[in-house]
Amino acid sequence: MSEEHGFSKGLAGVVADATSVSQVQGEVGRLIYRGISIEELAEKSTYEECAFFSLYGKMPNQNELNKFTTEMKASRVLPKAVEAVISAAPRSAHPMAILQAAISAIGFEEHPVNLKNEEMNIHSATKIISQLATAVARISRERRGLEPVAPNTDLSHAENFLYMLNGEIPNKDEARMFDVALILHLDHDFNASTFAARVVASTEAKLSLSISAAIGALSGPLHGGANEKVLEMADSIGAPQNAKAWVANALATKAKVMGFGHRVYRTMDPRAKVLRGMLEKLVATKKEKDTYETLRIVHDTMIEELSKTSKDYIWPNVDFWSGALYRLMGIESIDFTPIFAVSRVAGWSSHIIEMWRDNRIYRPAAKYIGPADEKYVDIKNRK
Ligand SMILES: CC(=O)SCCNC(=O)CCNC(=O)[C@H](O)C(C)(C)COP(=O)(O)OP(=O)(O)OC[C@H]1O[C@@H](n2cnc3c(N)ncnc32)[C@H](O)[C@@H]1OP(=O)(O)O
Ligand SMILES: O=C([O-])CC(=O)C(=O)O
Repeated sequence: MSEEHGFSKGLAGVVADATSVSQVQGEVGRLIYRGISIEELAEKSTYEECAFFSLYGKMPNQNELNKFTTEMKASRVLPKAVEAVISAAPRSAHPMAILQAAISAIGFEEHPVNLKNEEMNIHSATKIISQLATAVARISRERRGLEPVAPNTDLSHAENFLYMLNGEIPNKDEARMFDVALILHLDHDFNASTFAARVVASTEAKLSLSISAAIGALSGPLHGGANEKVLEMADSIGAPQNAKAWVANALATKAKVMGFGHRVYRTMDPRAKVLRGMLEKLVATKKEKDTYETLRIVHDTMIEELSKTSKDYIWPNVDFWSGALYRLMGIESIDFTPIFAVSRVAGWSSHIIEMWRDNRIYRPAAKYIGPADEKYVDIKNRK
């Protein structure tokens, strides 16, 4: 259909704009944020430093980082209207739906967009990055029938998020792993949620409303929602000894295996490697090993079986291991995709700010394939 009509379904391979925020090198399995590999950032950096780097386009010096961190900390408390939106949501609602509403509610008081005032837009973004984490923790606690935990300004972004989620100051090792997971999810060039954010922001809509659109896009199981689905899959497999047969059946019935496949990567997603490394370290310290073992067998069997077919380009993506890591930190699977948003909000914001320097509304063309000259038939004469 798409080839015959001369367009690219799903915009595959279409270059929609230029960016210097990040680059996905799909053939070699490499991801860079403004030129630096994610492996190096995961080893040496922090989420706050990467968020600054992404927003401002330069690595902060110590003074700049202190200022940015102070601003993030000072912004953590949610506006009352956002708290009210969260509290009004039914407990049965998916947290991504609540989060989308909550971030839209930040727009109640957000100043109108001024494309020329980049400094002001970066401050708005910093506030949203900070508040989105508070919103995710609060949504989770309200769902679990727990009192919200007020932010703690002695803690880093990652530590404070885990503290607001669990009500306990996290241990240093787990907090660092979580910080690295946030770094790894921060940006990924023109993925679907970033593209959604860009489309909305290209109309000069407010930052909060553009980010709200991105949250909607991220929620889907083909995108960020896959991390929750991977754990559903592991749970439905039941035990490691069932995993091999489960994969054989999935491949035979052409079922989609969540956490596998990617539009751009033609080899292992580099983030999956780093996440797996951290997960293995954490598993070694825990009694519960079944989820990891089940996923390990799914992973190895998929790669082995696909390598014998023409679909040898299907590899694990970032969503394959992240949930197993979060589960071992005591986090419920329904909160995994909101946690993806806790990180990616810095990428969404950076793309919008970069795009606004030279904005043009996104408005692609459509290939019309309907009839050209139909006549209106009165309702009583219709079959
Ligand atoms: C953060 C992220 O968004 S990472 C991606 C998270 N999403 C997932 O893990 C969900 C599972 N994966 C998928 O659905 C897809 O691989 C996507 C959405 C990520 C990419 O989609 P596309 O680039 O459109 O790939 P497309 O769907 O064309 O796949 C090509 C072929 O590989 C198959 N394929 C792709 N992914 C998988 C998978 N996970 N399991 C089994 N087969 C797969 C497709 O069925 C298709 O086969 P066909 O040619 O016989 O129809
Ligand atoms: O790039 C994509 O299509 C999806 C992805 O991995 C991401 O957004 O992190």
